[in-house]
Amino acid sequence: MTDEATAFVPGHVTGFFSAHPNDDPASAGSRGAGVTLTDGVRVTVRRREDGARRDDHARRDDERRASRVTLNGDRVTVDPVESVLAEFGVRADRVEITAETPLPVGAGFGVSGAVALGLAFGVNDLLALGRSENELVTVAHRAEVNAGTGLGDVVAQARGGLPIRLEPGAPGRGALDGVPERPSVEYVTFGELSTAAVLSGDTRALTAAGESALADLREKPTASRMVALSRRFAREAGLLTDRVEDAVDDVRAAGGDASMAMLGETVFAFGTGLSDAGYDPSVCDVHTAGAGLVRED
Ligand SMILES: Nc1ncnc2c1ncn2[C@@H]1O[C@H](COP(=O)(O)OP(=O)(O)O)[C@@H](O)[C@H]1O
Ligand SMILES: CC(C)(COP(=O)(O)O)[C@@H](O)C(=O)O
Repeated sequence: MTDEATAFVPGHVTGFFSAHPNDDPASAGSRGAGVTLTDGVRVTVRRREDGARRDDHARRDDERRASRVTLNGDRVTVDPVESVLAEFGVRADRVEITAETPLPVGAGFGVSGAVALGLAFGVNDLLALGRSENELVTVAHRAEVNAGTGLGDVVAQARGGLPIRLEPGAPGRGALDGVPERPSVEYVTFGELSTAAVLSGDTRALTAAGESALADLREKPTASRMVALSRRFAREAGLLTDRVEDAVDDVRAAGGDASMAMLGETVFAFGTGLSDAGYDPSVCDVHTAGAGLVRED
């Protein structure tokens, strides 16, 4: 048995979406479209042999159960982590979870979904749990939905490419398609937006705008149309902030197109849209494959 396992999960920017709550978190989710990125999250899971010994010292319960997650070296709480571990029956103090990413957190890149999915792959490998990929994706999806941190990121990150979420939910319930293109991607982040706050509010206008964008994308599933429909969605859903709107206008004035990452104060463009408009964006590619284990040679 190995002592650690590492998985890579691509970042996922949602361009537009509709929210589909359900009492069963495996059936809850979103429809919509987005972009998976070669910028993603590398999640390493290690055994913590001191977990059992800490029991003997009668540590306080909350301290004993707390899972250790570090994100780029900082100790953090990532909401779905506890429930991923609980679904596998793994005591939180038995593993140490290390996540590394160039992506900003809370800015619409699906970092919480990535940590949940990378953790599921990592724990399954480390502890030889024998689950299938669909089962791992389902565990991470349920955890993300229950935490309120996302609806469609996990299934999109498991697929890769430019995912179109046709039906909401985990594998076997949801349905995915994709835009068969591979543009380069630029993005600029101005700040965070709380996914949980938006999802727990009135999502009716947002969902109507998302359904209409999806119908239009299905008629002509191209990357440029996805960006244009995302831009229309952001405006109709009332989610554009001033800074995002200004940057999108700048990109359009320079002859390109861009839209807002859901849900963050982030602008994304295909090709060189943001740099042509004078911004200094992060640059990456579409990640053509889905999440998976990383072999350490
Ligand atoms: N500095 C931070 N800012 C925002 N969220 C953070 C931070 N550190 C850890 N987190 C956790 O990361 C997750 C971010 O999830 P979410 O808001 O869905 O954003 P993202 O778009 O990155 O998925 C939450 O579970 C939150 O608890
Ligand atoms: C847009 C969102 C609901 C949240 O995305 P994030 O803020 O990146 O967690 C996503 O999960 C989706 O269903 O499309």
